[in-house]
Amino acid sequence: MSGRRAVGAACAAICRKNDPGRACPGLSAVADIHAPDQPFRPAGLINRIVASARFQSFCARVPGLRGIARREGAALFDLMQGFVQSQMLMALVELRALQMLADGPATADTLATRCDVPPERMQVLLQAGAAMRLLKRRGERFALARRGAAFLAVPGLQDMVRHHDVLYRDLADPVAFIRCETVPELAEFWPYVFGAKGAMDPAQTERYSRLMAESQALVAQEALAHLSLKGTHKLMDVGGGTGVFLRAVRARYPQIELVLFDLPDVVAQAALPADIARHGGSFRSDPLPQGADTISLVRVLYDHSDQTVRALLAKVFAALPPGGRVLIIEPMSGGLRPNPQTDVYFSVYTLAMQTGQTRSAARISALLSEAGFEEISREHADRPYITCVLTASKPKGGG
Ligand SMILES: C[S@@+](CC[C@H](N)C(=O)[O-])C[C@H]1O[C@@H](n2cnc3c(N)ncnc32)[C@H](O)[C@@H]1O
Repeated sequence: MSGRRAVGAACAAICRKNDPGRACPGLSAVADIHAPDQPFRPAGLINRIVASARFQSFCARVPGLRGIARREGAALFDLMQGFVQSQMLMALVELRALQMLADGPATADTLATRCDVPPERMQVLLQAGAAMRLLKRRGERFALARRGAAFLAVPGLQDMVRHHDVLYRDLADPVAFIRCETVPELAEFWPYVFGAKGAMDPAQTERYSRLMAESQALVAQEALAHLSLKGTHKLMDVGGGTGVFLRAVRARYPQIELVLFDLPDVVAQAALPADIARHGGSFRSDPLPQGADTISLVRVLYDHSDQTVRALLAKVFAALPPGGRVLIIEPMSGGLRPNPQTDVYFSVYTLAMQTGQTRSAARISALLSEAGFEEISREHADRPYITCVLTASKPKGGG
């Protein structure tokens, strides 16, 4: 078996393990993507007009159209250069150049010495940072710009950028990746997703819990801004990590009784007030504790296959009393209206994890309905790349 075939076979095995119902396209995809050159004539009248050289030169001459053409051109260029921007952002983060400039403006020479980078290369990096508006130039000196200050202030964002080295390697051959001919490293980064059957490495558990906890504060803030928990008496957060969401709920609704449910190794790391109950267990193999009238799943479903999600939602349904509520809080695909962030970043990320997928609100609603939930409602979300919110209820007559 050739190396490529062997990798494809390994990938197919992982796909089968995680979602037996889904075929792995890795082995069957053999067609060459490079068709012989032909005159470019896309389908659809508008696309044919836009692609024609005559129309493009006409746009370049007409004032109103010239602006549109320029913006479209710049947007296309940004699509092409996105990976370079990400890598220069990574370099700024790894070198701590943004933090250094947070103390005050400096020249490229000064930062070059502090970061152990040749001065002419530091100049290129800082100039790129200024072009991305993270920095601004003041003559020969560079200063932190508003966007850079906001970047440093967002909890967890620097750690997110740092851990992207894994995803970046996974996407190095995007065609092989999308054909399922690679075995991505990202799944190894999030070992719990596979069920954490054995004891997990405490350092690894600590690493992913920290990354999750830092970003969860923002998710909780966004979700609770659009969600009312009035009427809730007892809330259980399933897959709640180290309890950041529960702490945010406590701050807004001090009267609600709270319960954290997660894998035992994760729950052990949760530093929570004594009156917040903790249950260590697996929602794959253990029943969920009863008694909560509301159960939240924050960034849990998108880690898992439909099969696991169906089983989990059935357990949530069984654990709730009639009239109880489930809250699904996670970034969602735009579905029929593709979203520029969730349908690129999160969809590809979950694909690399091999186990889950970024589902649309419509898809999650269908799974909720299949589990028996009703009154499924989507809450307004200002920043879907941080999170979206769906709520649903167990029928009052259902037990
Ligand atoms: C993506 S993290 C989300 C954590 C937290 N809700 C947040 O938004 O930061 C997924 C969580 O699900 C938990 N989890 C995964 N598999 C689990 C299982 N079988 N039983 C219980 N919890 C599980 C993980 O330990 C992790 O804390």
